[in-house]
Amino acid sequence: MITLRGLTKRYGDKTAVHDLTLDIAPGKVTGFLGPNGAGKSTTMRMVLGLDHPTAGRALVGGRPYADLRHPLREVGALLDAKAVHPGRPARKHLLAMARSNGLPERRVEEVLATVGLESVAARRAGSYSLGMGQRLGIAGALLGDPAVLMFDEPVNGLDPDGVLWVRRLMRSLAAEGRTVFVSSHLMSEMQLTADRLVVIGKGRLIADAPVAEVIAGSSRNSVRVRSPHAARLRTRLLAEHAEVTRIGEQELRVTGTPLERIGLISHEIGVPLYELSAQEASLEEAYMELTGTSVEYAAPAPPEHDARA
Ligand SMILES: Nc1ncnc2c1ncn2[C@@H]1O[C@H](COP(=O)(O)OP(=O)(O)OP(=O)(O)O)[C@@H](O)[C@H]1O
Repeated sequence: MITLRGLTKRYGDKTAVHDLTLDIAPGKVTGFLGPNGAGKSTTMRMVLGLDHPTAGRALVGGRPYADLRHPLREVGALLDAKAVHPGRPARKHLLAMARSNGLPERRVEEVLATVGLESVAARRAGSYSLGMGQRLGIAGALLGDPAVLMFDEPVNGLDPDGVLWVRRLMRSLAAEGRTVFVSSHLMSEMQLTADRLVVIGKGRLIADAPVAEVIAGSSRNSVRVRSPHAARLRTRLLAEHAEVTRIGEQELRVTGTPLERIGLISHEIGVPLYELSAQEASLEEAYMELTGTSVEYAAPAPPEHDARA
């Protein structure tokens, strides 16, 4: 369990994290989302005792990081995969970590096997590809077999195989009852990996809910209706205060009225249906709506025309 209570971090007059209060529960993958500069890394750094809160507390298993007797056995983290000495072989890097934290050396071989780096463990970390570096960082996080794991952008730069591997690993760590807290900008990936989402913007909490609830809250959820008498149905739905967009001769997109109600109405007025289907918003759409006003570094919209045309 990670517990944040009134967690606040200010740098001069810049508030990076503002009054965050939430629990990140065990047995789940909790996705941590927010635009660039929202305060995700700062929050994770405070949980790990790398930054001191200006106010409030961040606790791991009920205690501040500084009070943990064997920190690596309680919380493992991948914050920056490049934070490994490039001249040092991966196995030696992990052995040094194990020794300095009083962990048995056999753990090194175990985590190398978990992340699939056994055959290249004698190579210098500096010769590793981006994906191998991420795997090494994850191995370090797993070394102490901790109940709490935090990963900052673990799939950054990974190929599809690597992304799938990270997804499966996160899911299995949560299934073992661990707390898995993971930040990412890849919404489609978070939709597949996370059970719950914490969304922040400009340091403030925007949402803390199950993934399905975040998506259900999107105004982009709609119903697609196809009918040979779409115009008649549209008139009736408008009278019911539904929002109706005509997509084509026979197709409507309806928001604000449940699918079941649309089915009953079309039955009442004798309009046959070819299709009546719920169109669920993607997490990306729900996220864009949630964070629309919290984007700190917004670029102007690109021109409509394709410059290559
Ligand atoms: N050491 C620091 N000194 C001053 N400002 C800082 C420092 N660290 C972070 N900030 C500021 O705090 C804010 C939050 O930064 P943070 O890196 O936590 O955001 P983030 O959500 O992790 O962003 P990204 O998605 O780009 O990694 C940013 O505006 C950043 O410029």
